[in-house]
Amino acid sequence: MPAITGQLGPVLTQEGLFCLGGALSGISLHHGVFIRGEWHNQAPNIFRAYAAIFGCVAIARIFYRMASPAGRLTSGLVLACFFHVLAMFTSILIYRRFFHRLNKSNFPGPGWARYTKIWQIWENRNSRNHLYLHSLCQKHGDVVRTGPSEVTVFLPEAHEALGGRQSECIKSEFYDLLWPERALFAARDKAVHAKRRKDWQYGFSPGAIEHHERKVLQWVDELDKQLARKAEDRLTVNATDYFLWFTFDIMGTFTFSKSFNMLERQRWHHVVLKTQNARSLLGPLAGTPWLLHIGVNLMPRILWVKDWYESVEWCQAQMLERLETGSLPGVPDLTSFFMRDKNGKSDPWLAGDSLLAILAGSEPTAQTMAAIFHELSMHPEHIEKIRRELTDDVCITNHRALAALPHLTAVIQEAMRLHPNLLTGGSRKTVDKGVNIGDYYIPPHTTVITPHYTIARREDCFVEGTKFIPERWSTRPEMVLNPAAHIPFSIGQYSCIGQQLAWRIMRYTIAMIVRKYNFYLAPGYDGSNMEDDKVDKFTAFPGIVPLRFEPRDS
Ligand code: HEM
Repeated sequence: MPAITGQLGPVLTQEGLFCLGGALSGISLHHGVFIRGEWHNQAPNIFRAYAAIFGCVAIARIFYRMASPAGRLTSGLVLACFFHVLAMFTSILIYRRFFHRLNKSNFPGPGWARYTKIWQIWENRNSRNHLYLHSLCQKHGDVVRTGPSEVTVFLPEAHEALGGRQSECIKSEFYDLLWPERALFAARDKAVHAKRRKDWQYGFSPGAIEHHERKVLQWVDELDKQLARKAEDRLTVNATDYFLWFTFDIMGTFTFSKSFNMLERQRWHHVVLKTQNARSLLGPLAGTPWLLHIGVNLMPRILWVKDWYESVEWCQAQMLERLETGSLPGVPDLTSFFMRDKNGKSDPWLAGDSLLAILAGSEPTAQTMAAIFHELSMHPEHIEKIRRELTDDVCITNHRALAALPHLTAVIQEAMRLHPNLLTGGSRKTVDKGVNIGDYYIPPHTTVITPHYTIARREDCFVEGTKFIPERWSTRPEMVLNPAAHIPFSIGQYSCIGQQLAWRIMRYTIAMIVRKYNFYLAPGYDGSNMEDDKVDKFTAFPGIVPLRFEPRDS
């Protein structure tokens, strides 16, 4: 290529111009565009645009001969592309190394964390983010920098500072995972969330809960019937799966009056299996929402992403069917509460929210019950203690009566503390002001992770914090040094809307089983699977809890 003459003399050849142009455009794009605001939702489009431009340049480079003007232009463009990417990434790395707003805070952490979160995908390849973050706490202390714009805070004060009613923090980018689909849980704008939450409140009013409760009790009866069969045949029950079947059956009826009937059929419903498979991406990719969006958008019909789309489509189809047929008279479901005051108009939130109700209602409840029965089978003295409370005059279908039993409540509380449903999930983001957590100041626009798994086990919050001691919630309150470290249903505006329903489901189920059955760990198991095989896919997925049941009157 000819050299450019003039002031810069022969230094700047045409190739040099292409390199310079590419590099300058890369640096400008970083400083002028990408550094401002959030880009994770646009990541698939950005990826597509780059792929299209680079693809065209590469193809042109193959087709045009080097000697022709078009050949010279395309080889110049190849250089420009190369230097564009190189300069942009160099600019990002330099900015993050020397100028990022979080650098001043000097939070300790793994060396790579200030540059990228991509390496954490490798650390989380087996979906054990809770253990990885726990090890970072042990190594670096209570506040750890875990990403270029992310800190992980292991202090109990973080819950109130980030999620309390006074907090201005919003949900982090992760919650855009359903975008552009709408759902209560995914509403990051506080005003939009508050408005939608009002629609949900109808479905969780005391009157509505009584309707739902009748359905729950029918399913508790079905569970009893199936356990009796298993007991008769001396078969082992994996409580982890069994409670998932049970709670999904309840939530199908609860949401759109259609059960999955897994308990009755004694097998997985294909859609429920898909919802479980679809969560596989969340283990390694929950911390990199932009990559999650690229994966979900660019591979919609592959592997787990396909499962995700199919479960969303199935939910939409059920919802349409439900809207055509209506719910049974006198037995309102959640959809009928959503459709109140809508005068037959369609509701753009309905499909996302129905999937949310089914997943948010079933998985955490099932996972908590698996944890409870795991702990009871490891500590049978607590089964006896609950039994002593469940005297003959206690009606096990009366929630008020069950709520008055202190040890039953304490067992549930303690199981939720040791086995929180959100192990590391529930991240929030600071807004323009930043936030103070204890003695630490977290700068504006920082994602903050608060791992419940580690916080709820802190020895300065709970005496013998790693042990299952339900009495700390009843007769030995001195063993709870800081109750703020235990928020199983989260707090504030985004807290669990279904917690009253969850308490009822758990109390009825435990009371029925403890009164009617003896149960113990199946032969050959030592109870270690539940914790050892637990994975963190935004919510906890415990390992198996293999139990044998025997009717107590036999
Ligand atoms: C033991 C059982 C349960 C536990 C431990 C639990 C825990 C939680 C937690 C920690 C959150 C906050 C999530 C976040 O900040 O990202 C949450 C939200 C939510 N839960 Fe539950 N949950 C349980 C049962 C239920 C049930 C039975 C329902 C009924 C449908 C339900 C519906 C929801 C919904 C809709 C949200 C989103 C609320 C919002 O964004 O405003 N949960 N749950």
